[in-house]
Amino acid sequence: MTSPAKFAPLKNDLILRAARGETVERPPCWIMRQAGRYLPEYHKVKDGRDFFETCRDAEIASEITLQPVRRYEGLLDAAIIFSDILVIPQAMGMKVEMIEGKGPHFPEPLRTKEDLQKVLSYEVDVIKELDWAFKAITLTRTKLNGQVPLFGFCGGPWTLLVYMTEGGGSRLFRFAKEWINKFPELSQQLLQRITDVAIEFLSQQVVAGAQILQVFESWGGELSYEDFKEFSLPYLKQISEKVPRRLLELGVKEDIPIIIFAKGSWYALDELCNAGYNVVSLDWLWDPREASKINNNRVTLQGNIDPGVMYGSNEIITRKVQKMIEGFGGGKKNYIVNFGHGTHPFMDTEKIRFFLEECHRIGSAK
Ligand SMILES: Cc1c2[nH]c(c1CCC(=O)O)Cc1[nH]c(c(CCC(=O)O)c1C)Cc1[nH]c(c(CCC(=O)O)c1C)Cc1[nH]c(c(C)c1CCC(=O)O)C2
Repeated sequence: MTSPAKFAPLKNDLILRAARGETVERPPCWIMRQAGRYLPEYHKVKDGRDFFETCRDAEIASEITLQPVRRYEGLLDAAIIFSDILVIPQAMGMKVEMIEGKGPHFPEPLRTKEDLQKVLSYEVDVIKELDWAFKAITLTRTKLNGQVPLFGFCGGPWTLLVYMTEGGGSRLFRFAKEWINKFPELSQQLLQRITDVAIEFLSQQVVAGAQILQVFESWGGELSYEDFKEFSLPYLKQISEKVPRRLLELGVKEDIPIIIFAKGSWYALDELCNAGYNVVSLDWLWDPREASKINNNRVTLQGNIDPGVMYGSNEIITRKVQKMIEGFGGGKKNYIVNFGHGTHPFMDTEKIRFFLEECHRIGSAK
């Protein structure tokens, strides 16, 4: 084990306190995909390079991670390491390309039992395969100099199974659905392997310098309630249970908050609030009041403005921020501001600034 690097003391721990359920002076703010294509400085640094190449270059990845924190200085309460959920399939021996303007592409998706056996027989050495990710985290945390906490993250097992079997984004989920319905046991084996890798990956991200974690189960809403309980929830629970244990083994003494974002899994909110996570992130389909009622202060909720509101007028942004924060009980307890999903490439950086300023203003009101 590498000894944990020494980092500057944290100056803003608002999000860590909110995630742990403490009462705070205002709700912490960050945005999924806060680094990326809506920022002109992202394109400048990326300079036409391959997406995964930029992730693997610690200097570039750390620079891109810091861009939104710098641009919105004092408005963002966390940074999230610039990487992707598909680095786990890569670590498991699969080839993944990012096609400009189209998205991820797996040239050899899992379609047969033999394909699956090949992946299952591949010995994954997380430290070795994802060494570049840990280096990027350590460098980013050093450069952040304690300004805000740094997020580590990974994809949810079901979401990664979708990409690994479909070979990219999907509308019908034909192959993923075929796997879980035709070969449920084999699908469970794959989900278990992904989960094992995810647990080690998240834990090692903390050793490298991550101070808070999020699991993105972005395709949760493609499963029926019954299937969610069979093919997603048990693995999400394993992650929340086993990461803290692994962290103790690795000598990490701090209590690291973990967030679950299971997009579209509205039917499972009650279960997700009991799944061992500190925070449950909500998409914009939720009425904050209804979600808060179901949660009943068990965990901190995160979200959930429709990202599309950023295309609106300032008056409408103000009104929707007001509704959101009020709906989550004023935002001083059990609440973190976020979008209901990520930023879009076409968004206006100044609208996002206005949104963040309004969250600060309205969230600080007595
Ligand atoms: C499903 C998913 C992926 N990746 C991710 C998810 C879960 C969140 C979600 O549901 O959106 C997570 C992710 N992807 C990226 C981050 C970086 C950190 C951040 O949030 O700022 C994070 C946390 C960078 C990225 N990941 C990707 C980009 C765009 C790459 C480019 O510059 O062309 C970025 C900045 C590419 C990517 N990566 C993925 C897709 C489907 C795509 C293509 C579609 C798209 O372009 O939005 C897989």
